[in-house]
Amino acid sequence: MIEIKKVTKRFNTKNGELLAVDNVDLSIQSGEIFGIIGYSGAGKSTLLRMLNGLEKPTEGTISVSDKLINTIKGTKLREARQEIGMIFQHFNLLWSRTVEENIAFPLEIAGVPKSQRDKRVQELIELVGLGGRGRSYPSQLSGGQKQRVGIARALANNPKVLLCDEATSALDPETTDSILDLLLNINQQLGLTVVLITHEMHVIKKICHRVAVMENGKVAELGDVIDVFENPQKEVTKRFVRQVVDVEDDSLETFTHLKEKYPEGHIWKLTFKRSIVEQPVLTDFIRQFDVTANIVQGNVSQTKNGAFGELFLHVSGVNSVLNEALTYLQEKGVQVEVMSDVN
Ligand SMILES: Nc1ncnc2c1ncn2[C@@H]1O[C@H](COP(=O)(O)OP(=O)(O)OP(=O)(O)O)[C@@H](O)[C@H]1O
Repeated sequence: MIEIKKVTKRFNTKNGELLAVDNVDLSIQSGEIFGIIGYSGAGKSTLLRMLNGLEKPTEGTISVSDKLINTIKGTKLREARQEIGMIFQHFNLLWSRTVEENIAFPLEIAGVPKSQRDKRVQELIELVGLGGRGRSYPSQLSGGQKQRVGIARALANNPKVLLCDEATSALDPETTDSILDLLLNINQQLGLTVVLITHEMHVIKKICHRVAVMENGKVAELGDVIDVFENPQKEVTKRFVRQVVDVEDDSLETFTHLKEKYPEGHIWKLTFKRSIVEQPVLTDFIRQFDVTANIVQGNVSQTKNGAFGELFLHVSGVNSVLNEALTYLQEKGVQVEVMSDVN
C-alpha cells in the first residue's frame, strides 16, 4: 500500500544543510495501523508529510496505492491526495464554519453536488459520534469533539489512507483513549490504512499493529508492536517501552519484598506471552485445583496483537496438588518460576 524506498530529506537552513530523514525504507501494508514513534526532531513529521506530497524527498521514492507521490504534480497530485486523509494535533478546523460546513469543505473542493454532500456529511457525523452537534462552531466543542470533526473531514472523500500527526497529543488521557477507539473502529469498519506519528508509547500499545522507532532521521527499530515491547533492542526503544512497562528485571527485589510480606506459602512468578492472558487460564487453574492463589503483584500489558507480562502469585495448598497445578499452567504455555518454597 505504501512503499518508502531509500528516502532522504535535507533542508537548507541558515546554519547549513540539515538532514531530517536519513535513508528510510518502509513498507506499510493495506489495512494496517502503523505507528512511527520518536522524540522531538527525530524526523517523524517530515516523513509523514512526504507521504501526501506536502514535502518532497531529496532522494528516494514514495508510492501510495501505486502512485509515485514524489514525482506527480498539479491535478494528479490533488487527485492522489483525495485518497490520503490527514488529521492534526491542533485540529486545523475553520473557526467561522460549523461542524457540518467544516466536514463539507473537502467535498466542495472535490466538486461533489450539494445534495450528495449533505447526505455524506450526515453519515460522517454519525460515524464519528457527533450526532446533534452539526450546527455547532468549533469554539463550542471540547478537544475530543474537535478531533472528531477533524477525522470526519479527513474521511469525507473516502480516502484509503489516514495520516495522523500527533492527533491525540493535545488531549487528556481519557479523551485520547476515546479518539484511539474511534480510529480503531474506523480501521476495522472501513479497512482504512492508518499511519500515525506520536511520542507516546501508550498510543502505539493501544492501537498499532506495527511500529517504527525513529532516531536522528533513521528507523532505529521496526517490528510487530508486541515483539518490540517484549524485546526492545535499542536504547531509544527501551526508553519508550519504559513509558508503559517497567522492563528492568527487578524480580529479585520483588521476591525479597514478597517473601517478607507472605512468610507462609509459595511465590510463583508467571510469565505470559502474547495472547495467552486472554484465555481463562487463571480462572480454570483456580477452579480445577484445590489451591489458594492470590495475585500479589503484576504487570500485564495489553497490545493490539495480544497481552504479555508477569504476575506474582502467592499460592498455598497440598504439595502434590500444587505440583499438578504447576504442570497444568506450564501445559497451557504459561512460564512458571517457583521463586522459592517459603514454608
Ligand atoms: N521546513 C523545515 N526547514 C528546516 N528544517 C526543518 C523543517 N522541517 C523540519 N525541520 C527540521 O528537521 C528535523 C526533523 O523535524 P521533524 O519535525 O520532522 O521531527 P519530529 O520527529 O516530527 O519532531 P516534532 O515532534 O518536534 O515535530 C528537525 O531538526 C527540524 O528542525
